[in-house]
Amino acid sequence: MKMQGILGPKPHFLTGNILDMSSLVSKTTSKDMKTITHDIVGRLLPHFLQWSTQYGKRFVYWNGNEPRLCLTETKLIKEFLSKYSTVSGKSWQQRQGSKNFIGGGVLMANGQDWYHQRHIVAPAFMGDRLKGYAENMVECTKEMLQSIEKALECGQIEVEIGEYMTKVTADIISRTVFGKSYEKGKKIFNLLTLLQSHCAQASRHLSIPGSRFFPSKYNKEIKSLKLEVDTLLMEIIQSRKDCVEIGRSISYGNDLLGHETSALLLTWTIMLLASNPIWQQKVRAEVNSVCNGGIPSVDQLSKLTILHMVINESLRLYPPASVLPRMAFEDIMVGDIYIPKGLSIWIPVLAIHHSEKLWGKDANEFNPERFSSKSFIPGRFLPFASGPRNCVGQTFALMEAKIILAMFISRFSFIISENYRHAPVVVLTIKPKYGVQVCLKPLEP
Ligand code: HEM
Repeated sequence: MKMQGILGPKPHFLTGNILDMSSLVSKTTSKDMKTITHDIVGRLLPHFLQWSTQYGKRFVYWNGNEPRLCLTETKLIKEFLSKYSTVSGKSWQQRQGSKNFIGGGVLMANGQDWYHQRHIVAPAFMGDRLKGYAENMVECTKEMLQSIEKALECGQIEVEIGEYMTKVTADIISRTVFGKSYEKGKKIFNLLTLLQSHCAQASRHLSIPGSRFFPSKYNKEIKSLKLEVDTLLMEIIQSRKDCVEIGRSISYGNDLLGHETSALLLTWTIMLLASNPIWQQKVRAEVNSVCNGGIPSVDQLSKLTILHMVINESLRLYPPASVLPRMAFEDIMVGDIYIPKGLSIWIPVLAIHHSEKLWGKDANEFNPERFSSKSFIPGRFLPFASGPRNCVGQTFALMEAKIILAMFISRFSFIISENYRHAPVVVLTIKPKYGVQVCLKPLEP
């Protein structure tokens, strides 16, 4: 890489640049942000800012013993993601760090195994099968709205909306995937959420060879939680033999991450609308005019264009997946860069979404209007990645977000609470550290 003029920070023995990154991130995230500003790259990816200033738009750093090339050029990103989906994929470190709660499903598979699984999973997210999920989405949203109404009737005026969004998206995915075994599905999600936080703690030491075999507190708890999840899953699979193949491929972990990213999209969007009353009103007016009574039919969803613009702007400012790492398994050429086998490409989605060069001077502001024009620069908007290995649940997630937000906004008006502390953090995905507190007022039906 040096011979190609690509430099980077000096790595340390075994840990590479991990300690530099974690000390920078713990400094920038130690305090809340003073106001609700969306200028969050310096907070969440301070190492990116420091190294790109020092070494330029292309640089190499070491994530433990894994070298990673940071790529921000949209043309090269597009080329890499569209051309090399079968000769690049998830590295050993990524697979190891998430295997306990993601399993060996399509999200972490590579090569032919990925190709095979993707073809099994994809039809579940297409055409009539996809449309068929709308009913579940509406039913689960109704229940969620009722439980908020109950809380308000009991005198509460403020709720932490993230909790409700996490629950409704878990309910939807449990009903969609597990059907009649939905209660067991919900139990699985609760266990997986616990597993995820344990794995995040344990994977901090992954760069140290052999660490996964230490009989640490986390490793022991991970083992017993995993056993519990596997037992529940086997019970469901046994009772639905026809789903064995799909069950194996989708793998429980993909659904967990899918529901978490969906919940975050909804939570951040409500935070943005709660602090931008004009856009909240615009969306409400659109929902009222398109869907009588506030429950959208599948055919009406494509007419909710203002809502779609708001969702896109939320995904741009707070993309749940803040970075995309992919390892090259063969020597490849991306544009003018020779990428040797074993090098990972690291795409800092968050930084690309906030780049003034790509989005203009108001890149850090909430302005859904920018999505009104269809002229898109490929590679600059990547909330669902792109190319053959993009998010297979994208249409599902957008349909779900539109249904939930349309029903929510026509039932309540809301403002951000004084108790909300703006403190985005990255724990695998971009989360509000203390949740999002909003004050709600029921609207006349
Ligand atoms: C707003 C919600 C969502 C966002 C922002 C999102 C984002 C992403 C991103 C960025 C990737 C690529 C990850 C990578 O390659 O490193 C991905 C992959 C994937 N997503 Fe989503 N996702 C969302 C919802 C969902 C849902 C609801 C499901 C399923 C129910 C889902 C299932 C998957 C699967 C299976 C993959 C792996 C695809 C493959 O490797 O071929 N996602 N998602």
